[in-house]
Amino acid sequence: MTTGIEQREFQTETRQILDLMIHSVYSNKDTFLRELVSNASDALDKLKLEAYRDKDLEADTSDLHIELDVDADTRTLTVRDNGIGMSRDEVIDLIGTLAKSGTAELRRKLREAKDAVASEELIGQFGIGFYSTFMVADKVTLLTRKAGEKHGTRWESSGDATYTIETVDDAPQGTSVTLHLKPEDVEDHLYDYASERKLREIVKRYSDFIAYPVRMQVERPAPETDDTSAEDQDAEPKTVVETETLNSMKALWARPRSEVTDDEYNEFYKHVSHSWDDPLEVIPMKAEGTFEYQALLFIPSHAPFDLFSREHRAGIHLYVKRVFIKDDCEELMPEYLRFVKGVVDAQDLSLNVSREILQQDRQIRAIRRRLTKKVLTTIKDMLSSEDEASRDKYRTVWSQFGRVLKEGLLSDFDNRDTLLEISSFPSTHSEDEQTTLAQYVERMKDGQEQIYYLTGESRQQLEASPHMEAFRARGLEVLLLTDPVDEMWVTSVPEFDGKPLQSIAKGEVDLDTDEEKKDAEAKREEQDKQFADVLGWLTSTLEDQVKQVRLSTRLTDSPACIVGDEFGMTPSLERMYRASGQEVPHFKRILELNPTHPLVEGLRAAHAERGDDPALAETAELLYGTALLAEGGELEDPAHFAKMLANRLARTI
Ligand SMILES: Nc1ncnc2c1ncn2[C@@H]1O[C@H](COP(=O)(O)OP(=O)(O)OP(=O)(O)O)[C@@H](O)[C@H]1O
Repeated sequence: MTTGIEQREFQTETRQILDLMIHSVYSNKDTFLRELVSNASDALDKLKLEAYRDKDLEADTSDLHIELDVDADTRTLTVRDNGIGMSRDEVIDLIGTLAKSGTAELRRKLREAKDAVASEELIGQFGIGFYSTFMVADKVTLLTRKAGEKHGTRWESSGDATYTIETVDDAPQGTSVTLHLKPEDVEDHLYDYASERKLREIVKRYSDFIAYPVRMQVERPAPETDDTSAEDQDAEPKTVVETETLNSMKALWARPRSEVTDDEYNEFYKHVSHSWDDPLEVIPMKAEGTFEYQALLFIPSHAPFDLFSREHRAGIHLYVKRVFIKDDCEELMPEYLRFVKGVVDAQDLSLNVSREILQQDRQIRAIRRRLTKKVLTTIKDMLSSEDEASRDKYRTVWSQFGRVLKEGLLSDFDNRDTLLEISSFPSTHSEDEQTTLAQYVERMKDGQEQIYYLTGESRQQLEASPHMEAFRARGLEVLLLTDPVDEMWVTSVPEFDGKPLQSIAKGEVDLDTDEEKKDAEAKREEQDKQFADVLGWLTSTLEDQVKQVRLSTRLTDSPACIVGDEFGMTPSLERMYRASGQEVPHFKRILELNPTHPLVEGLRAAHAERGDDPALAETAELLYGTALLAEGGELEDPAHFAKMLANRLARTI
């Protein structure tokens, strides 16, 4: 059966990416073959597993392999596998659509990228897979038949706006991708991909570890025979065609580190992670004893675009005794290490593990614990290294993955101490360099018992906050926590190195030394008496907004600020909960006044003189509103506030 050829359009985003590939920002065009071989290898893994699980599946798995086929006359290169294949719908979904999350983001960044190198880096982070064929081919034909299905699918495109698709009945099981090669152009790094030598070199470089043979028909001089008649001597030297396997097929994780080159690790990383750039760190592991396994983990150099999207998938592939079992194995790595890529090859698991078994298996849990610890100590070693290059690596890890790692402070109690040790935060100590908690503690002033922090939306907003005033005046360092996740973990981590973490926007602040306290106490008592009336009146006037109005010790310049209860929620945490659809009650906070500020002193005097003047209630509201604005908060009724303020200003002119 062959249905008519249907022409379809690529979706806009796919078209733009294709356009990019064709006008090729990426100089290393050889990598198209790595992508095709990698896809073929995945397809063979899938078929092997499927055939093992479904004994009725009609598929021959006796000689799983990948084949490169060159036709020098038509200048085509075909990469063929006898793997799982794709159904017609899968071809449309997987090949006709660039369904990756982050595509729009990638396009935006590409538009902003200043030069080819910057674009190349972006493409490198994103990975384009199948589409990279259009770097070297002006037409690509894909013929595929899914294992167990009768009909195949033929897909073809020249990389412009459209592709064609038809159902065919003579496709062998598996997938073949035929590239109609562009003419060679060495200046543009476009080599002769119909050349046997070139193909052998690329496979060796990028795909040596692939677990299935990558075969190619090669021509060799025929072995000499005795039959050397005069006629034969004038003829062309005889050649024979032989099948050669181009790759060694050695599992990289099973080889000792000393025997593997950096390049081999890098290429393997690109295969398992579908990345185009090199990893930041390679972590080989081997465990013997009760639970035997080998693992090869990688920390990437860049956070993927979809790290915070729901669609982001775990990056660990599970093998059992060299047999591929499953990719994206989330049971092997905690969610906060979802950026780590690699493979785990366990010795004693059943090949037939189901999801339920994986979740409950003692061995999987033990492996996960060991992998987690190993990744964290690797990061810790980078941080504490004497070597500047290693510390730079730590900075990269933290800048790319710090936000995710901090999620672990909430979920991984066992490793919380290590996580706290490897965390860095912006602080008032330096504009450019972040600080670890250990460095903070080392700089703590004599008599300082707590680690001070303030949470909010931006550094600028936090630095301008009135809560900072007394701390700045006394030269006390404050951590400036601006990631949304910071709001969450600070409430569940009580201390570091015996020093409690204390929000400077919560509870009472007592920064005085014993000496200062004596003076302050007397003064304070006096002020409390003086302000008692006005504070009582303000508390009832503003009862809808705050639960108390009191005098402050944390203000030097501003008239007022709003502080939370020791255990209350901050307004931004409240907002975060509401944004995620959760019902949370509104927590009233406390308004603190600076008794030395002229506005506060004036209000006290005015209230003593004419307590029933309605203008005073308006002043109270304005005072509360400005305190809210100063900390970067949102007014409940901005229009009403603006009107009150405008009326006041009008009277001062
Ligand atoms: N030879 C093949 N056999 C079976 N399915 C394939 C084959 N090649 C590609 N596919 C399917 O098409 C999908 C898309 O392939 P593509 O190379 O564009 O992206 P990818 O491999 O998923 O990721 P990346 O772009 O990061 O390499 C694959 O995930 C796979 O499901």
